[in-house]
Amino acid sequence: MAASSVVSNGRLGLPFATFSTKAFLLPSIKMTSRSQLFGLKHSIVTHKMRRIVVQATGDAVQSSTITSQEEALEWAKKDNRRLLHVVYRVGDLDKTIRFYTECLGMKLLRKRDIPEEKYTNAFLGYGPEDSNFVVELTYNYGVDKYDIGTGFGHFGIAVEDVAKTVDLVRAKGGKVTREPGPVKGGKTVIAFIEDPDGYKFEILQRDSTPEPLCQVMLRVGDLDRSIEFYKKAYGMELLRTRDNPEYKYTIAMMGYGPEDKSAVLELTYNYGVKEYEKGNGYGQIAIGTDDVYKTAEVIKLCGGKVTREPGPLPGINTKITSCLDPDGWKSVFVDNIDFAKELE
Ligand SMILES: C[C@@H](O)C(=O)SC[C@H](NC(=O)CC[C@H](N)C(=O)O)C(=O)NCC(=O)O
Repeated sequence: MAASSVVSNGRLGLPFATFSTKAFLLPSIKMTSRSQLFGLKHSIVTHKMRRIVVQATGDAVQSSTITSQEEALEWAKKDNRRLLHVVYRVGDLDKTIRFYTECLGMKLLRKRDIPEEKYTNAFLGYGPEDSNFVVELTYNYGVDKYDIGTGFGHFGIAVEDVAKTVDLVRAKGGKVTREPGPVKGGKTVIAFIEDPDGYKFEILQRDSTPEPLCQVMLRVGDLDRSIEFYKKAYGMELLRTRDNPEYKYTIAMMGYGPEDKSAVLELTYNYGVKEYEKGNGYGQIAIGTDDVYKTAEVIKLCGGKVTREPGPLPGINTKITSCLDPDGWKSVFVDNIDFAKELE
């Protein structure tokens, strides 16, 4: 964590406190949930201690004041967060859609073409986007190949019968890179397959689950550092860790809910490996939040790098903020209400 940082009030663009990690001079946060305030036509300005931030979003108004790092971190934990989608680039959208629907049983949920920016998105998953984690494929006009790098691991798909899924993948001409069987050093039956661009999918045998698209595995160079970051900056829970000394790696499952009901981030540390190539295929995960401005403040407080200051996206007005984790993996936080409007 940086020895000192400037916390900005986001929208107003003014620094409101400079602090060191030991002594905080921040005013107290009074959070008023968006749902409580949604619909109000006037700004509510409640003078609380030294600082007030008013964030007006459409007809919603939010008032908050920050006092301490502890309170900011507490807020991140209480915020309404969920993994919304994972974004990556593919070279042939139709081919990938066919593969995911025919071999993996996903549904095509929606497609949007943005000709001005020369790309098309397709959203696929196992249930509606308002409640399920989904994939967002990006096809950039004319680009048919991407470098997947060495840092991206795989996406996890939970199925009741791994062998059956693998047979189907094979029958449809898909690539099976690891035959079904217990994971090395464990009991769970897994297999690995590759999609048309070479993105790996781990097929995991599990009982029926509401969230079959269940993991995004990324390799990291310092597991403790990543766990701290995802807990504090992103408000995730450390669900479990598993060390596998025989195969020289440790994994940490992190997320916003239990693994059998919600998608998680699987962080993998390979003993002694500090850095990986990121390539240009994998993009980011998107996480829902009730307040992108507050989210960006907390990330900065935790030493995270905000690469896009919070605010509405030109054209669609959805408020987002982007940031990088300590290994440089990108995430985008998306305003929950704006996201729901996008789906209407
Ligand atoms: C069930 C769940 O815990 C797993 O499937 S872990 C899968 C396992 N992961 C790794 O080996 C990670 C370290 C590896 N060096 C990497 O960077 O990917 C795995 O892939 N096992 C392979 C197998 O054949 O069992």
